[in-house]
Amino acid sequence: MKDSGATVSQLALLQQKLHSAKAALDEVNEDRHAKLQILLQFISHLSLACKGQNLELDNKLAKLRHNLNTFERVDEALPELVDVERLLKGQYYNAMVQLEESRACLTRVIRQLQRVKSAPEKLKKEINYFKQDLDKPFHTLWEYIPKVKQIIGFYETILQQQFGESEKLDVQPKHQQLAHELAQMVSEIEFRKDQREQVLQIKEVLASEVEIDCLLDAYHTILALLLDNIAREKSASQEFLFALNDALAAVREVVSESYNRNQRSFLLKAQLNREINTYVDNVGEAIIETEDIVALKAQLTTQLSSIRSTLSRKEALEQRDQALLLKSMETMRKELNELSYEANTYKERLFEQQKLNLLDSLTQLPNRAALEERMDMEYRNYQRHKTPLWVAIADIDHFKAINDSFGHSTGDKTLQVIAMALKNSLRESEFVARYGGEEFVLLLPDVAPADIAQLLNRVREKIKNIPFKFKNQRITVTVSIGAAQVIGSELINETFERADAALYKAKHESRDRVVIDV
Ligand SMILES: Nc1nc2c(ncn2[C@@H]2O[C@H](COP(=O)(O)OP(=O)(O)OP(=O)(O)O)[C@@H](O)[C@H]2O)c(=O)[nH]1
Repeated sequence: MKDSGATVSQLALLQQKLHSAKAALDEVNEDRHAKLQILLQFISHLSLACKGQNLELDNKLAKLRHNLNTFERVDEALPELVDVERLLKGQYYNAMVQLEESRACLTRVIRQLQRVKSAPEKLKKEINYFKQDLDKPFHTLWEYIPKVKQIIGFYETILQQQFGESEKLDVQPKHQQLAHELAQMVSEIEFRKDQREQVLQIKEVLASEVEIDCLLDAYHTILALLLDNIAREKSASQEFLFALNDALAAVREVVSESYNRNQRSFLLKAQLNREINTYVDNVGEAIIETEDIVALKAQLTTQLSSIRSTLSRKEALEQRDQALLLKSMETMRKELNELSYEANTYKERLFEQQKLNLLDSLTQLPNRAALEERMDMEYRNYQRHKTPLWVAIADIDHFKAINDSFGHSTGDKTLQVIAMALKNSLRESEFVARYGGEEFVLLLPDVAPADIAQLLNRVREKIKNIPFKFKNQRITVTVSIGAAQVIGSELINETFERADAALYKAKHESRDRVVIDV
């Protein structure tokens, strides 16, 4: 009984010990788990921090993270941790080498920046300080990044300064002047119908405050259009030359064929002539030698029949020659007709082109080149007959205001209407050209000095009375006119200058008037 009581109490003690041991084991397990979790978290953060720097290190850390969940004890991870440590050490070494290289690179960049002479003085000083700072090595990436930011800042300041300067270039008057000259040139060139819309748009652009880019674009487009026209002209000339060449080759072939045939025919005819002569000789001999009249008759009949047959062969040959000659002539005539047609078309094209070259494309009035030709002609007439000759210059008043208020294309239409009115107010023998912009030149022969003012005032009034309506607004457009007569032996250019001075006077005497230089 006593034994069984002791056994029971021993069992209870053992149970208690077992219980304590189990509790201790649980505690150890928990501790292991907690440590593994801490290690796992540390590895995860390390992975994030090192991500992308070294592929081997990235893979190792990912594998370690995965394995840590399966390890019983932290020590099991030790070999892998040693591996990671080795890679980390290598990585640190690499990072230091890279940082040193980057520092050398920044030093090169800063030397370049020091060479920018236009940089502001304050910036130059900052760059010098920065360079001195760069002499000390970097220990971490965090020292390097702010330096890069600072260099970008220097670049930004320099770029902004240079950009500002280039913007100033856009508004320089010389570019505005170039735009104006280009617009003037474009007005004097004849473009094809399908190009005119594009040219009009370019003129609109050039008339406004043009920027360098737009100006360059305009030059580029105009050049491209001109080159296209030249290429077309060239290919038209080439086509004509090819046609000419083909026709000449055909004619040459016909001529040489005909020559060869002629040679052969000449030899054949000589042969036939020789035959005929032999027959005639035979007849002669027979007459002398043959006494018997019957035999003579028979011989003569034979010889005459031979002569007849040879003559008819000769006639056939001549007929064939004639037919072939006619055929050759016909072929040549056709070729020459075609050639003459081609030449006429080409001539017409050239003539049209020449005519176009003398016409102002906007107003369809003669242009400056045509004016010069006509001035020469009228001046020669003046020198020969000493009849009066006037030069008048008409300039639209405040035309810029029309462009500015209603747009360039309204300005263009106004120019067209006024050009037409000027043309219609002159006689057949008189001449008007668009001199450029809003200026027109009139050449008036055979007008007596007493009549000139009345004539020009009639023209001025006619333009003033044109009922212009822009944007529903009635607008009166006026012109000022200056005129001068060619006197004595002065050159017509001198007369032109006097007319121009008179126009200047008209403009200064409140415009809408005619001033005659006397
Ligand atoms: N629409 C259009 N405008 C043109 C053309 N050629 C020149 N111009 C413009 O004509 C205007 C001429 O201006 P200004 O020389 O100042 O003369 P204005 O405004 O007529 O003034 P005054 O002659 O002094 O009365 C400029 O604005 C030119 O751009 C053209 O072909 N079409």
